[in-house]
Amino acid sequence: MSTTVETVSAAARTAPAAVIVAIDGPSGTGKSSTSKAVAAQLGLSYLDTGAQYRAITWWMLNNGIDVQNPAEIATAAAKPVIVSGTDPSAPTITVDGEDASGPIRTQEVTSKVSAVSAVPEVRALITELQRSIAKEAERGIVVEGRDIGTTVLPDADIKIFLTASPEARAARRSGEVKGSDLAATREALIKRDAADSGRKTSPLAKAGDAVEVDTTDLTLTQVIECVVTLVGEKQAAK
Ligand SMILES: Nc1ncnc2c1ncn2[C@@H]1O[C@H](COP(=O)(O)OP(=O)(O)OP(=O)(O)O)[C@@H](O)[C@H]1O
Ligand SMILES: Nc1ccn([C@H]2C[C@H](O)[C@@H](COP(=O)(O)O)O2)c(=O)n1
Repeated sequence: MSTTVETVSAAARTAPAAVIVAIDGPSGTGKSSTSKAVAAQLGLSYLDTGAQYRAITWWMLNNGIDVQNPAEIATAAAKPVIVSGTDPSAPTITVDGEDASGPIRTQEVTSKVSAVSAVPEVRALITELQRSIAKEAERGIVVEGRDIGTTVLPDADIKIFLTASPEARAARRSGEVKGSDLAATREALIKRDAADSGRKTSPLAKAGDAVEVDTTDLTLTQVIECVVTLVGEKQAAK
């Protein structure tokens, strides 16, 4: 009995304390790429909250819900079962047991997700889901989105707000799709940011205690190193 207690106490002394990292910012600033890499390097879980809002949007579109009608969206919001896998090397998302990782990235979902995610009933349900996932992450978690530092996890150990110029973000996004129109991509990003920043319920915003990192002239490797260093400093101080 005493051996077990001593072993547990020793493990508690040597294991780093669980750390909660919130990474927010507009579209294309590098949140997903950075969060996944930071989580993998530090042995933490990873949650892409944008994927959850995309998943519920995809379900609404598949189930004949008028996504311009907030009341219809609110009534249906609790119906889909969304499950997120939090391994940073292989994140997953399912809706009612079906793999949704591909379909949630279509242009149709991208153009409708801001309207669906602005509905307060949707945000309440998804926020609750996000908090429960973060609570279950034994070693800690990197959670990325738009309102993580302000609303979902206001007590996160460290909050990062990534930014980049619209030109840099559009160039990054265009680089992913062969033959895409840079100007149209830039306009679409700006439009989505405006909708996400302008909604009433937990808009895209920098938390007062977040560290802002402008990634315009940084490589992805430099951004990852910067965030790993910031998290390491917090862990050491815990
Ligand atoms: N610092 C950087 N320099 C160059 N390219 C980058 C940088 N950061 C990310 N990228 C690239 O930009 C693209 C968008 O990055 P990512 O998906 O991580 O952004 P995001 O902020 O999560 O966007 P969204 O909110 O739209 O999902 C990816 O192709 C990624 O490889
Ligand atoms: N915490 C979050 C995360 C995402 N959203 C909404 C707004 C975004 O335009 C959309 C898709 O996110 P992405 O996959 O581009 O990161 O989801 C939000 O409202 N709150």
